[in-house]
Formats: sequence, C-alpha cells, structure tokens
Amino acid sequence: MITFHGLTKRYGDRIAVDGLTCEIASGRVTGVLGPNGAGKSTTMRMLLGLDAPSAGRALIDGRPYAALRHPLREVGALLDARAVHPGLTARAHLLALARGNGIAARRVEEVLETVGLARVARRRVGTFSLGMSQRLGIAGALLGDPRVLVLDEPVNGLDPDGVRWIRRLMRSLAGEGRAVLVSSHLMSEMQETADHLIVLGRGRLIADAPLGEIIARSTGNSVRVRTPRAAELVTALTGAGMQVRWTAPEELRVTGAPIERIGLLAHEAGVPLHELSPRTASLEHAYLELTASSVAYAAPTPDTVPAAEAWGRS
Ligand SMILES: Nc1ncnc2c1ncn2[C@@H]1O[C@H](COP(=O)(O)OP(=O)(O)OP(=O)(O)O)[C@@H](O)[C@H]1O
Repeated sequence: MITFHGLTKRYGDRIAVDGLTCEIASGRVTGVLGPNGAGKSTTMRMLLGLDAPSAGRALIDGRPYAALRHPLREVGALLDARAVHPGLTARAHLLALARGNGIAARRVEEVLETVGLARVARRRVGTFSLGMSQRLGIAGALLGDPRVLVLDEPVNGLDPDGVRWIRRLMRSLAGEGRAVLVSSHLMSEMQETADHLIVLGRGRLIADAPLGEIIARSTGNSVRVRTPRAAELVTALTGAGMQVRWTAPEELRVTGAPIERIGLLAHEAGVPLHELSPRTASLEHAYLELTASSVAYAAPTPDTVPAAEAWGRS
C-alpha cells in the first residue's frame, strides 16, 4: 500500500504538491489524473525518493523509499522509459539492475519474456523504438516482483496491441494483490483500466473515489426517451423539475432524475414510451467537470475568447 500524509512540494514560491493525503490500496489499479502541471509526476518522484518533500510523507508499505533495503523488490517504477544508457543491451541493463538489488539473473529472462523483448535482448537500447523502451522500463519495474508498482504514462508510444497488453498486465498485477498506481492523460484508457481514481488539480486532491462513483456524479449522465407524444412528456418532466432537451422530433434527453422516476411520470401522464435507456457519461466528461477550475495552462477556445477578439476586432 502507498500512503501520502500531507505531502507537499514547493519550488520557490510555487507549490507543486499541496498537502496531499490519501492511500493507494493493494489489489487494485489506481489512476492518477490531473491537468498539465497538477503535480502528478512530482508526487511520483517524491514517492520514489527522487525528490525530497518540503513537508509531509510518502510511504511504501509504511516506510519511506530511502528506508527500503532492496527498493526494486518493494516497488517497481516506470518514470522515464528513455532514461537508460543507450549503449547497453536490454539484457545487460536488466542484469545490472538485478545485481544491484540482490535479484537472481534468471529473473531477467523471465521479465524479458513477460514484456515480449526476449528476441531483442541482445540489441542495444539506443536502437529501441519508444514502445520497446516502454516495455523495457516495465521489465525493470517487474524485475523484483514488487508489491507496489508506479507507472507514469505507461501506454505512451505503445501501439494498440501494446496498449491492450499493458492494460491486461496491470489488471493481472492488481489481481495478484499488488498496488498499481498509474498516470495517463488518455481518459478512454483509464476508463478501461482503473478501479479507483485520484484526481489532482494545482497540487491539491480534487477527488479520491472509485471510477464508477466519479462517473455517476457527473452531470453528463442522462436518460434517452423516445415517444410519439414527446411534447406532453416534456410538460410532465419539466413540471417535475427535470432538465429536458429535444434530440430528435420524437426523442428527448433527460437529466436530473433517475430512470425509474421518468418511467413513472410517463406512466402517470399516460404517454407511451418506445425507448427509455440510460446514457452513462464518459470519464472524459466527468474529468473535465472536476478539473474545470484547476487547469493551469488552458488555451483560449472560442467560448472563452470574447467574440470581438475572436474575430480580430477590438
Ligand atoms: N524541478 C522543478 N523546478 C521548478 N518547478 C517544478 C519542477 N518540477 C515541477 N515543477 C512545477 O511543479 C508543478 C507540477 O509539475 P508536475 O510535473 O508534477 O505536474 P504533472 O501533473 O506531472 O504535469 P504533466 O501532466 O504536464 O506531466 C508544475 O507547475 C511544474 O512547473
């Protein structure tokens, strides 16, 4: 398990991580999300002893990274896949890591198989594609068979096959009871992979909840209703305080009420229904709502630029 207690990092007068307190449980994949500059990488770096906190603590199974005797056996990390000496072969790189952490050499062959690099184990890392480097980084993270895994943007550079592979790998690592902490800007990928999410904005914790709960809280959830007597139903639904939008002549999108209530009101109004179906919000929708006020580097969009400026008049 990973624990953050009031974790804080200041760079001069800028606060990169601001009093972060939360737990990353074993046995599940926890996604860490947040806009650029939210503090995700800084949090991971402090957890891995690469940066010292200004205040607070980041603990792996109750101990700071610096107190771990054989760190690779306790926590495996993928931060920067390209941070490997380009002149080394994949096998030599992993063997050096294994030796430094008291790990048997045969484990190197196992992880090379696991990540699909066994056939290129003798090639120099400098000739690897980004996707191959990511796989090598994951091999290094798995080397010590650790209980905790920290993966920063692991799907970066992977082709669709590789993305599916890493998704399955993370799910199976969590299934074995390990804590898997993963960051990604790909919302669709997170929606497929994560059980739980922590969302950061300007260094602060905005949300810490199961994926399903974060999506359920979104205003993007709605109910699609098809009926030949839509106008009558609109009157009944808006009269009950629901928000209703026409999406086609005989089709409505209703928000602000559970599906059962909509069905009941239609029944009471004597309106026949041809369809009544829930439409679940995407994680992207829920995420954009959560972080709307925390985006540090937003480009102006036509909605945020005053109309006169957008057309070059002042
Ligand atoms: N070494 C550093 N010196 C000064 N400021 C830093 C340093 N490292 C990070 N920061 C600042 O801390 C803040 C958080 O950065 P961090 O890289 O942790 O964000 P992030 O959530 O990982 O962003 P991204 O999604 O862009 O990777 C940013 O404002 C960044 O500019």
